Amino acid sequence: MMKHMLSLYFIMGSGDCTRDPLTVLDEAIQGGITMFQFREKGKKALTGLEKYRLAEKLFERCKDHNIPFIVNDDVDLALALQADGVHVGQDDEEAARVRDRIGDKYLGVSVHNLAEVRQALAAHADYVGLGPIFPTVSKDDAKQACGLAMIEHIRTYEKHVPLVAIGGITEQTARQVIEAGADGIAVISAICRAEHICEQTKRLYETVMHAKRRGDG
Ligand SMILES: Cc1ncc(COP(=O)(O)OP(=O)(O)O)c(N)n1
Ligand SMILES: Cc1ncsc1CCOP(=O)(O)O
Ligand SMILES: [Mg+2]
Repeated sequence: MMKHMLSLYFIMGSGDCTRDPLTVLDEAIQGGITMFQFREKGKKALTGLEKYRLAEKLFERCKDHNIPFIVNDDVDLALALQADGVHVGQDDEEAARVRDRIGDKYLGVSVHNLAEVRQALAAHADYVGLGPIFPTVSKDDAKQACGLAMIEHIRTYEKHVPLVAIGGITEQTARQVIEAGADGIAVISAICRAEHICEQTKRLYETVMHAKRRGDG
């Protein structure tokens, strides 16, 4: 179940969009995203009530289409909305504490190496987000790209952990990412910066699903 939900994980906040975020999400949903993360970050990021109101509207859209709605960083917002889950990184609220606060909601944790994967599992994370795999234009404070080899390395030692790869992933690289051992791809710019969001999302979905089917055989 979780491994399917991670297949095409769309991450977005108002700062990533050149059009209305609700329209962007609608088109991405029509294209076939399997999970959504609300990530409101950056210089012009909405705060307070404005952030809450946008999250609420995006969440409604996700609910209408059975797409899990995950909140980035902001555990209070996730609890206030009764969102489906929270994603935290190594510099955010500690994963074990977040797990205590959110009960059985989904918990995603960012990781960069095998040791962090094991820590995340010890904190009862439902999945890990590994990256950046490639250089990214969407995160100012991103660490150095770890490459496909890090996916293979982690998969060698942790065969079952639900793992989504993130960072600079495109239609051209999605297949390699799945072949290296990821259960899915998490993307911002590959969808937000596409000229035709629905069509681009469909292509990403087909690429990922095709690669996953080949791996199952
Ligand atoms: C699925 C997924 N993986 C990794 C991240 C990055 O989280 P983090 O390192 O906390 O950085 P910010 O996104 O908070 O800037 C993510 N958000 N989602
Ligand atoms: C949030 C995040 N964490 C690691 S890379 C990244 C940004 C991913 O965006 P893009 O898909 O545009 O590279
Ligand atoms: Mg974070």
